[in-house]
Amino acid sequence: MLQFTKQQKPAGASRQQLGRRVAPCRPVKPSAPVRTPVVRAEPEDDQSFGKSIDAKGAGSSFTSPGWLTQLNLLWGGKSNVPVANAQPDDIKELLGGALFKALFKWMQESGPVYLLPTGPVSSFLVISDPAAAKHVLRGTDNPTRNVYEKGLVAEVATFLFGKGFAIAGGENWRVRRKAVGPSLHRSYLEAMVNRVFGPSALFAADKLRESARSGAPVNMEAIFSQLTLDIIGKSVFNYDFNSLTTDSPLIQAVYTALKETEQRATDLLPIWKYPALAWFVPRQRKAYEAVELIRQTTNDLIRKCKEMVDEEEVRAASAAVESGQEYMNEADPSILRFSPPPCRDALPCRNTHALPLPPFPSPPQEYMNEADPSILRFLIAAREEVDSTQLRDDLLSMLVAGHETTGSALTWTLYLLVQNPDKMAKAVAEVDAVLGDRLTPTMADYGQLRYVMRCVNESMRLYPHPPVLLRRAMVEDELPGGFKVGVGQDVMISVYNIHHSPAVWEDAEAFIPERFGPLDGPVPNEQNTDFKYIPFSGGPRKCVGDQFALMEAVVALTVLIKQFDFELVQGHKIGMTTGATIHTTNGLYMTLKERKPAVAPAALAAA
Ligand code: HEM
Repeated sequence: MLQFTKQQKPAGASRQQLGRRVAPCRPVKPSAPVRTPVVRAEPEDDQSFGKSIDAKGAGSSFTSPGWLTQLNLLWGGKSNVPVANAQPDDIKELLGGALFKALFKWMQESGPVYLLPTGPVSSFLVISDPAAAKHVLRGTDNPTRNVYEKGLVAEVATFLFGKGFAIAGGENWRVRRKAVGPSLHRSYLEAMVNRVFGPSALFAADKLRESARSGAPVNMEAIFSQLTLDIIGKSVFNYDFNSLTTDSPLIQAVYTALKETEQRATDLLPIWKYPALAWFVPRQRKAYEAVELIRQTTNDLIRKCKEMVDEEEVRAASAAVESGQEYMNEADPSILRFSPPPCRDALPCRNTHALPLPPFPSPPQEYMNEADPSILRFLIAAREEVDSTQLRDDLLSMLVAGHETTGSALTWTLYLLVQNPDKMAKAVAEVDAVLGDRLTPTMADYGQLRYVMRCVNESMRLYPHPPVLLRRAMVEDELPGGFKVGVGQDVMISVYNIHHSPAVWEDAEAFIPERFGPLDGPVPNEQNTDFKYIPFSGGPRKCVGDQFALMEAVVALTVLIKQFDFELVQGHKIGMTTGATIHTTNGLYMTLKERKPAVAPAALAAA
């Protein structure tokens, strides 16, 4: 049986209520500012988006400021940054719903850089401008200009990430990022495409076939969340959550911990800051227990993997020493040149080394194990000087950072494609042309699936995950445009605003995969768009798994649209809410039909 989340089942209403059709494609002219947003591909209408940016810009709409704004204005009189006109209703929206919608409204009223009051003397500096975003992102953990740190995001996520490099800063982050980054090398990604992304997506398709045949609606958001959990589990730990077919306390623990991280970011009463008190709050206790279970499981996986690597190395070293072959050099087979391997703790050393050993020489691929290409196996084989807690927290960082993000990217890409049948038809035509009667792409096919890639790129423009990036100023700074930033100032880069700003993108609200230029051109990123497109952030703290995520999303989408036609359930209101990613509020319910003629029976049987 497929797993459904406890979200609301679709209700009966007309198809039109689900979302409006988008405007036809037009080539992008990023330099030409367009003041008024055009038709949006939104799951629900929202009147607040209809406003155009106030021509007078910052500070012109203070006719009835809320009390927080009043106090901030008094206190912040010396700041040259405009203060957003935050009304109590807006704050309610911030806490309960889609934070980025309110941030967009204030951008329209106050301009691309404004202060959002969060308390009598506290505020977020909200940035919706590519140049200012570039300045801040490049000024984080940059050895030559180190101005910003992760701030609030590190505070709310420490209970889960611990010392993990996703939230660490300074030297700790630098050392661990350098150690973990190489694990995502090209051979690893290729192994993932063939062994994990493709087969896992095929498995999901197999499950979906039951629903396609019965005609039962499927919550595709839940399916994508389960699929991406299974994929990241195998890729990071070689651990099969099997969440597409089973439910387990561990899977529940992962979801509980993620939810808690999201809730902490918007808690009015941050009881979690006081662990002694937090223990008496059921939600907090549940979260701690969940984290405990995740950590125990990860520790067990690390221990087992270490034992296996040690055993293999001992076996390999003994065999090599016995044969004497391994260390002979082809060009110079002399005894002088004969170079035994370095002694390491795990190896029973039968050689006496009079000379200092050469540095550990291998390029990253060398640590990849054919049988277990996971990141865990790679890091253990690389024998980095790292304690088990650090290794555990780094791996959990990868698991958490790589799960919901990719699941949400897939959810909204499918939603947008179904809303835009002409784009879906183009994507399906490409998939059929590239795959023929095969059901899953190879690495070579991946390079050919350029329109599918553009659909994923464009979906991540309209629905970036996370929609905001948080930073805190460690020293005084000045943004491009002359805005002053005080020490300790919390900064929120609204990726959503930059991606939706009519001053940055033409037809900003429309889903136009073609906007990024010719299909044989480069995949858009922060560099080639000058920080107008930053779904993976930018600067030193840019996502380490961007290539992994794009491959995973393209492969999964390809496998699914090769086999099924999707249709939104009539009248089902999807809704949007903010967490670490943009979620639906009610699930993405769709009905599926098998695309039988396009799939050769032999290929199906082989799969
Ligand atoms: C569509 C999928 C993904 C999106 C949209 C995404 C987005 C991001 C963003 C925006 C950041 C930077 C946050 C900041 O600047 O504060 C980030 C960091 C990170 N991501 Fe991803 N990510 C995705 C998938 C993945 C995957 C699959 C992995 C692991 C395999 C991963 C691992 C990480 C890690 C470890 C960091 C922290 C890097 C550091 O601080 O040095 N992400 N991600």
